[in-house]
Amino acid sequence: MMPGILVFVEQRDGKVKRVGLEALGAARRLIQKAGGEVGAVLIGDRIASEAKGLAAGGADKVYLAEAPELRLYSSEGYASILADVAKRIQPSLILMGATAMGKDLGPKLAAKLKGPFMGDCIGLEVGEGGVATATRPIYAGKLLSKLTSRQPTLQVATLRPNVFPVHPPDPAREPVIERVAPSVDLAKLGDKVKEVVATVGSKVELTEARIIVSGGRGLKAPENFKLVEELAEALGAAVGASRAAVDAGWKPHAYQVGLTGKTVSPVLYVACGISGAIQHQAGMSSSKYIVAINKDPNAPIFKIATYGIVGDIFEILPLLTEAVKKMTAEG
Ligand SMILES: Cc1cc2nc3c(=O)[nH]c(=O)nc-3n(C[C@H](O)[C@H](O)[C@H](O)COP(=O)(O)OP(=O)(O)OC[C@H]3O[C@@H](n4cnc5c(N)ncnc54)[C@H](O)[C@@H]3O)c2cc1C
Repeated sequence: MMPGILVFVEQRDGKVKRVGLEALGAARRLIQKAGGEVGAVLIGDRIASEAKGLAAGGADKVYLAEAPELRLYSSEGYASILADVAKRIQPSLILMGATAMGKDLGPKLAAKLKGPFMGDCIGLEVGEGGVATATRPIYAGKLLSKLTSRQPTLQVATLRPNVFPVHPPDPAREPVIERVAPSVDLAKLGDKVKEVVATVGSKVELTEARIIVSGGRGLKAPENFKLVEELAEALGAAVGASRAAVDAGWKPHAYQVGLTGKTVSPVLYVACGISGAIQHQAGMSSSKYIVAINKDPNAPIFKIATYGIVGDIFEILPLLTEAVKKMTAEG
């Protein structure tokens, strides 16, 4: 049976990203209506060992493209491999994470396949005949739009990280692997990432982080960001910043969350000394749980916070960090 849904599973340094497993989870749920199988496409170098995890995570079949030239991203190389597989098996849907790579690859793949494109989805349904309807935030997150595609095949959608649940892993499932050879000459790729340079000191990529601790002007001085960083370290979180903190030169722009920064959707967002201006909210209001620490009880951030702490960050952050460290040590 041909796959009904194809998932591009992104890897970095040979390890599959969680967002790929989330896309597989979404595919498993949708396949009941779309019909057929879930196929996963894995592209990189020496990554075959990851195929088992994809089977456990919901893939019926893994299409594996391995070559040293594919270790790092090339939009031409990756899009042509995906397009070759998709043209052959004609899936209803092609899913991938709305990561930096997915945001580049998704539209290029849709253009190659002449299929509809739905970007940054936070909801996805398949209707009669396989036509997909996506829910997407628009106007800087102020509105949710519903977009229904016009054709039931080769629909390409990118899924916002941390929104779709992963499929409960089934380690007993064995992967069915088909090796695919790129039809393009890998020695002559038109574009290729040469090196991935970490610009943000945090160990976790901001846009995909499940927990983010962000600091704002309330921190008063750049050296006080260490209070935010210590809590982030204890929680295994990424560090973010408001524009006021970035404009003050306390953190580089890569840390900025908001309208003119990054859009994030973690499970937990901790806002420390951030007022919650509408432009900041535009980048983080879709977080599942928001904890705000602010000494002003009327700060707008409390209107969207799940839990609010009215108090001084200089007192509360060290206490929180200690409490988290203690809980972690106690298991
Ligand atoms: C076109 C445009 C685009 C923008 N894009 C963005 C964007 O992408 N991201 C963004 O963040 N902003 C953006 N802004 C700016 C935005 O409007 C706000 O100015 C900014 O978010 C404020 O940052 P802040 O909350 O850190 O600072 P402030 O608004 O100054 O808030 C600081 C907060 O810290 C609290 N505080 C102070 N001391 C303490 C303490 N000891 N303990 C606890 N709390 C304390 C205060 O009560 C206050 O609420 C944009 C603005 C415009 C016009």
